Amino acid sequence: MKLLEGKTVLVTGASTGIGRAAAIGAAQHGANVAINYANSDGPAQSCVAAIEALGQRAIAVKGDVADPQTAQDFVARAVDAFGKVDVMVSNAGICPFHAFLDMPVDVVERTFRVNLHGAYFMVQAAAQQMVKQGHGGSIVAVSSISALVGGEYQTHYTPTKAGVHSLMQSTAIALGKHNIRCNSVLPGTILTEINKDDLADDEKRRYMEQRTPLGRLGAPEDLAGPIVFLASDMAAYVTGAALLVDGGMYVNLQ
Ligand SMILES: NC(=O)C1=CN([C@@H]2O[C@H](COP(=O)(O)OP(=O)(O)OC[C@H]3O[C@@H](n4cnc5c(N)ncnc54)[C@H](O)[C@@H]3O)[C@@H](O)[C@H]2O)C=CC1
Ligand SMILES: C[C@H](O)[C@@H]1OC(=O)[C@H](O)[C@@H]1O
Repeated sequence: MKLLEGKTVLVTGASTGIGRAAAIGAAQHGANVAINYANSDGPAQSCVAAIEALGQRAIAVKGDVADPQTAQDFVARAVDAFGKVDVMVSNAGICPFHAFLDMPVDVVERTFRVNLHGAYFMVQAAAQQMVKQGHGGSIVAVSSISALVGGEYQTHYTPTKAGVHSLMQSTAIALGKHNIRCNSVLPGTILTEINKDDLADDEKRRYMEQRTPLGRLGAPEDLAGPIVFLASDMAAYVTGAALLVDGGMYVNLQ
Protein backbone atom coordinates (compact mmCIF):
# COMPACT_ATOMS: atom_id res chain seq x y z
CA MET A 1 0.00 0.00 0.00
CA LYS A 2 1.34 3.45 -0.96
CA LEU A 3 0.77 5.95 1.81
CA LEU A 4 1.66 9.21 0.02
CA GLU A 5 0.21 8.71 -3.47
CA GLY A 6 -0.17 12.05 -5.25
CA LYS A 7 1.30 14.06 -2.39
CA THR A 8 4.06 16.66 -2.63
CA VAL A 9 6.67 16.17 0.07
CA LEU A 10 9.41 18.69 0.91
CA VAL A 11 12.49 17.58 2.84
CA THR A 12 15.28 19.83 4.11
CA GLY A 13 18.90 18.70 4.30
CA ALA A 14 18.00 15.79 2.07
CA SER A 15 21.16 15.11 0.12
CA THR A 16 22.51 12.79 2.84
CA GLY A 17 21.55 10.70 5.84
CA ILE A 18 18.09 10.74 7.38
CA GLY A 19 16.81 13.43 4.99
CA ARG A 20 17.82 11.41 1.94
CA ALA A 21 16.22 8.26 3.37
CA ALA A 22 13.03 10.20 4.14
CA ALA A 23 12.90 11.68 0.62
CA ILE A 24 13.39 8.30 -1.02
CA GLY A 25 10.94 6.68 1.42
CA ALA A 26 8.31 9.28 0.46
CA ALA A 27 8.90 8.57 -3.24
CA GLN A 28 8.56 4.82 -2.61
CA HIS A 29 5.14 5.69 -1.21
CA GLY A 30 4.07 7.59 -4.33
CA ALA A 31 5.08 11.18 -3.52
CA ASN A 32 6.78 13.76 -5.70
CA VAL A 33 9.60 15.25 -3.69
CA ALA A 34 11.38 18.60 -3.41
CA ILE A 35 14.66 18.48 -1.56
CA ASN A 36 16.59 21.32 0.00
CA TYR A 37 20.35 20.96 0.28
CA ALA A 38 23.19 23.18 1.44
CA ASN A 39 26.49 22.03 0.03
CA SER A 40 27.73 20.20 -3.05
CA ASP A 41 25.37 19.49 -5.92
CA GLY A 42 26.47 15.86 -6.50
CA PRO A 43 24.75 14.19 -3.51
CA ALA A 44 21.58 16.22 -4.12
CA GLN A 45 21.48 15.16 -7.78
CA SER A 46 22.04 11.56 -6.68
CA CYS A 47 18.98 11.79 -4.41
CA VAL A 48 16.93 13.27 -7.27
CA ALA A 49 18.07 10.42 -9.55
CA ALA A 50 17.11 7.81 -6.94
CA ILE A 51 13.62 9.31 -6.70
CA GLU A 52 13.22 9.51 -10.48
CA ALA A 53 14.30 5.86 -10.75
CA LEU A 54 11.24 5.05 -8.64
CA GLY A 55 9.03 6.76 -11.24
CA GLN A 56 8.38 9.90 -9.17
CA ARG A 57 9.31 13.51 -9.86
CA ALA A 58 11.91 15.41 -7.87
CA ILE A 59 13.63 18.78 -7.72
CA ALA A 60 16.65 19.90 -5.71
CA VAL A 61 16.79 23.47 -4.40
CA LYS A 62 20.00 24.78 -2.90
CA GLY A 63 19.85 27.01 0.18
CA ASP A 64 21.03 27.57 3.73
CA VAL A 65 18.09 26.95 6.08
CA ALA A 66 19.55 29.45 8.57
CA ASP A 67 18.43 32.20 6.16
CA PRO A 68 14.64 32.73 6.47
CA GLN A 69 14.45 33.59 2.76
CA THR A 70 15.58 30.04 1.92
CA ALA A 71 12.31 28.70 3.33
CA GLN A 72 10.17 31.06 1.23
CA ASP A 73 12.17 30.23 -1.91
CA PHE A 74 12.06 26.46 -1.27
CA VAL A 75 8.28 26.42 -0.86
CA ALA A 76 7.80 28.67 -3.92
CA ARG A 77 9.99 26.40 -6.08
CA ALA A 78 8.08 23.31 -4.92
CA VAL A 79 4.75 24.97 -5.74
CA ASP A 80 6.07 25.99 -9.18
CA ALA A 81 7.13 22.40 -9.87
CA PHE A 82 4.30 20.39 -8.31
CA GLY A 83 1.46 22.88 -7.69
CA LYS A 84 1.17 22.35 -3.93
CA VAL A 85 2.78 21.38 -0.65
CA ASP A 86 1.28 18.52 1.38
CA VAL A 87 4.13 17.55 3.68
CA MET A 88 7.18 19.33 5.11
CA VAL A 89 9.92 17.24 6.69
CA SER A 90 12.20 19.67 8.55
CA ASN A 91 15.39 17.67 8.89
CA ALA A 92 18.49 19.79 8.19
CA GLY A 93 20.82 19.99 11.15
CA ILE A 94 24.38 20.17 12.41
CA CYS A 95 26.13 18.88 15.53
CA PRO A 96 29.70 20.17 15.80
CA PHE A 97 30.75 18.32 18.97
CA HIS A 98 32.60 20.64 21.37
CA ALA A 99 33.29 20.98 25.13
CA PHE A 100 31.14 23.45 27.08
CA LEU A 101 33.59 25.66 28.97
CA ASP A 102 35.43 26.91 25.91
CA MET A 103 32.59 26.71 23.41
CA PRO A 104 33.11 29.38 20.72
CA VAL A 105 30.28 31.87 20.38
CA ASP A 106 30.08 31.39 16.63
CA VAL A 107 29.58 27.61 17.00
CA VAL A 108 26.68 28.15 19.41
CA GLU A 109 25.06 30.78 17.20
CA ARG A 110 25.43 28.76 14.01
CA THR A 111 24.01 25.62 15.63
CA PHE A 112 21.00 27.54 16.94
CA ARG A 113 20.45 29.24 13.60
CA VAL A 114 20.62 26.10 11.48
CA ASN A 115 18.80 23.69 13.79
CA LEU A 116 16.18 25.86 15.45
CA HIS A 117 15.72 29.03 13.41
CA GLY A 118 15.98 26.93 10.25
CA ALA A 119 13.22 24.59 11.42
CA TYR A 120 11.05 27.51 12.56
CA PHE A 121 11.12 29.33 9.23
CA MET A 122 10.72 26.16 7.13
CA VAL A 123 7.71 25.07 9.18
CA GLN A 124 6.22 28.56 8.97
CA ALA A 125 6.69 28.83 5.19
CA ALA A 126 5.15 25.39 4.61
CA ALA A 127 2.23 26.17 6.92
CA GLN A 128 1.54 29.49 5.15
CA GLN A 129 1.27 27.62 1.85
CA MET A 130 -0.86 24.81 3.34
CA VAL A 131 -3.28 27.34 4.87
CA LYS A 132 -3.56 29.09 1.50
CA GLN A 133 -4.33 25.76 -0.20
CA GLY A 134 -7.04 25.04 2.38
CA HIS A 135 -6.79 21.24 2.53
CA GLY A 136 -4.57 20.63 5.53
CA GLY A 137 -1.15 19.05 5.58
CA SER A 138 1.44 17.31 7.68
CA ILE A 139 4.69 18.60 9.16
CA VAL A 140 7.29 16.23 10.57
CA ALA A 141 10.33 17.68 12.32
CA VAL A 142 13.46 15.66 12.97
CA SER A 143 14.16 16.36 16.62
CA SER A 144 16.21 13.83 18.63
CA ILE A 145 16.47 11.66 21.71
CA SER A 146 18.64 14.66 22.64
CA ALA A 147 15.45 16.64 23.22
CA LEU A 148 15.03 14.47 26.33
CA VAL A 149 18.59 13.80 27.51
CA GLY A 150 21.86 15.71 27.57
CA GLY A 151 25.26 15.31 25.98
CA GLU A 152 28.57 16.57 27.40
CA TYR A 153 29.80 17.78 24.02
CA GLN A 154 26.33 18.79 22.78
CA THR A 155 25.40 21.66 25.12
CA HIS A 156 24.70 23.88 22.11
CA TYR A 157 22.87 21.10 20.21
CA THR A 158 20.50 19.45 22.69
CA PRO A 159 18.62 22.72 23.40
CA THR A 160 17.93 23.08 19.68
CA LYS A 161 16.45 19.58 19.56
CA ALA A 162 14.29 20.28 22.63
CA GLY A 163 13.28 23.47 20.83
CA VAL A 164 12.26 21.62 17.68
CA HIS A 165 10.17 19.21 19.75
CA SER A 166 8.54 22.16 21.53
CA LEU A 167 7.96 23.93 18.20
CA MET A 168 5.92 20.94 16.99
CA GLN A 169 3.83 21.01 20.16
CA SER A 170 3.01 24.71 19.76
CA THR A 171 2.43 24.60 16.00
CA ALA A 172 0.16 21.57 16.50
CA ILE A 173 -2.07 23.93 18.50
CA ALA A 174 -1.66 26.93 16.17
CA LEU A 175 -2.37 24.91 13.02
CA GLY A 176 -4.90 22.30 14.20
CA LYS A 177 -7.81 24.49 13.06
CA HIS A 178 -6.37 24.25 9.53
CA ASN A 179 -6.07 20.44 9.76
CA ILE A 180 -2.29 20.73 9.61
CA ARG A 181 -0.72 18.09 11.84
CA CYS A 182 2.69 18.68 13.45
CA ASN A 183 4.76 15.88 14.91
CA SER A 184 8.38 15.09 15.60
CA VAL A 185 10.55 12.04 15.33
CA LEU A 186 13.25 11.58 17.97
CA PRO A 187 16.03 9.45 16.48
CA GLY A 188 18.55 7.79 18.78
CA THR A 189 22.05 7.30 17.42
CA ILE A 190 21.91 6.82 13.67
CA LEU A 191 25.07 6.23 11.64
CA THR A 192 25.43 9.25 9.34
CA GLU A 193 27.89 12.00 8.39
CA ILE A 194 26.88 14.04 11.44
CA ASN A 195 28.55 11.60 13.86
CA LYS A 196 31.08 9.89 11.62
CA ASP A 197 34.06 11.43 13.45
CA ASP A 198 32.54 11.04 16.91
CA LEU A 199 31.81 7.34 16.36
CA ALA A 200 35.18 6.66 14.73
CA ASP A 201 36.21 6.16 18.37
CA ASP A 202 35.60 2.39 18.71
CA GLU A 203 35.14 2.54 22.45
CA LYS A 204 32.43 5.17 22.19
CA ARG A 205 30.69 3.37 19.37
CA ARG A 206 30.67 0.07 21.29
CA TYR A 207 29.30 1.88 24.36
CA MET A 208 26.45 3.38 22.31
CA GLU A 209 25.69 -0.01 20.76
CA GLN A 210 25.61 -1.67 24.17
CA ARG A 211 23.15 0.94 25.41
CA THR A 212 20.73 -0.01 22.64
CA PRO A 213 18.38 -2.91 23.51
CA LEU A 214 17.95 -3.80 19.82
CA GLY A 215 21.72 -4.36 19.72
CA ARG A 216 22.71 -2.03 16.89
CA LEU A 217 22.91 1.65 16.05
CA GLY A 218 20.36 2.97 13.60
CA ALA A 219 20.58 3.40 9.82
CA PRO A 220 19.00 6.40 8.05
CA GLU A 221 16.40 4.05 6.54
CA ASP A 222 15.15 3.25 10.06
CA LEU A 223 13.64 6.74 10.08
CA ALA A 224 11.91 6.52 6.70
CA GLY A 225 8.95 4.40 7.86
CA PRO A 226 8.17 6.49 10.95
CA ILE A 227 8.42 9.75 8.95
CA VAL A 228 6.23 8.41 6.12
CA PHE A 229 3.69 7.16 8.67
CA LEU A 230 3.45 10.54 10.44
CA ALA A 231 3.26 12.32 7.07
CA SER A 232 0.44 10.10 5.86
CA ASP A 233 -3.31 9.89 6.46
CA MET A 234 -2.63 6.73 8.53
CA ALA A 235 -1.72 9.27 11.23
CA ALA A 236 -4.78 11.50 10.59
CA TYR A 237 -5.51 11.87 14.32
CA VAL A 238 -1.88 12.21 15.44
CA THR A 239 -0.67 15.73 16.15
CA GLY A 240 1.68 17.20 18.74
CA ALA A 241 3.27 13.78 19.19
CA ALA A 242 6.92 12.80 19.46
CA LEU A 243 7.96 9.35 18.23
CA LEU A 244 11.20 7.91 19.61
CA VAL A 245 13.06 5.91 16.96
CA ASP A 246 16.05 4.79 18.99
CA GLY A 247 16.17 1.00 19.24
CA GLY A 248 15.14 1.43 22.89
CA MET A 249 18.18 3.48 23.92
CA TYR A 250 16.20 6.07 25.91
CA VAL A 251 14.54 3.62 28.28
CA ASN A 252 17.74 1.67 28.96
CA LEU A 253 18.89 2.90 32.37
CA GLN A 254 20.26 -0.43 33.66
N1 LIG B 1 22.48 10.82 13.18
C1 LIG B 1 21.96 10.85 14.41
O1 LIG B 1 22.36 10.09 15.31
C2 LIG B 1 20.84 11.77 14.72
C3 LIG B 1 20.50 12.81 13.88
N2 LIG B 1 19.46 13.64 14.24
C4 LIG B 1 19.07 14.74 13.38
O2 LIG B 1 18.82 14.25 12.09
C5 LIG B 1 18.96 15.31 11.15
C6 LIG B 1 19.72 14.81 9.95
O3 LIG B 1 21.03 14.50 10.32
P1 LIG B 1 21.80 13.19 9.80
O4 LIG B 1 21.07 12.60 8.67
O5 LIG B 1 22.10 12.37 10.97
O6 LIG B 1 23.20 13.81 9.36
P2 LIG B 1 23.68 14.38 7.96
O7 LIG B 1 24.85 15.22 8.24
O8 LIG B 1 23.82 13.27 6.99
O9 LIG B 1 22.44 15.25 7.48
C7 LIG B 1 22.28 16.60 7.79
C8 LIG B 1 21.93 17.30 6.51
O10 LIG B 1 21.60 18.65 6.79
C9 LIG B 1 22.25 19.43 5.81
N3 LIG B 1 22.48 20.77 6.33
C10 LIG B 1 23.37 21.14 7.28
N4 LIG B 1 23.32 22.46 7.44
C11 LIG B 1 22.41 22.93 6.56
C12 LIG B 1 21.93 24.22 6.25
N5 LIG B 1 22.41 25.30 6.88
N6 LIG B 1 20.99 24.34 5.30
C13 LIG B 1 20.52 23.26 4.64
N7 LIG B 1 20.93 22.01 4.90
C14 LIG B 1 21.87 21.85 5.85
C15 LIG B 1 23.55 18.72 5.53
O11 LIG B 1 24.13 19.14 4.31
C16 LIG B 1 23.09 17.28 5.53
O12 LIG B 1 22.65 16.87 4.26
C17 LIG B 1 19.65 16.45 11.91
O13 LIG B 1 18.69 17.43 12.24
C18 LIG B 1 20.16 15.78 13.18
O14 LIG B 1 20.22 16.66 14.26
C19 LIG B 1 18.73 13.45 15.36
C20 LIG B 1 19.04 12.43 16.19
C21 LIG B 1 20.12 11.53 15.96
C1 LIG C 1 25.10 13.51 16.31
C2 LIG C 1 24.89 12.58 17.45
O1 LIG C 1 25.59 11.40 17.28
C3 LIG C 1 23.46 12.19 17.59
O2 LIG C 1 22.68 13.33 17.45
C4 LIG C 1 21.63 13.17 18.19
O3 LIG C 1 20.71 13.92 18.18
C5 LIG C 1 21.73 11.93 19.02
O4 LIG C 1 21.45 12.20 20.32
C6 LIG C 1 23.10 11.49 18.85
O5 LIG C 1 23.88 11.99 19.91
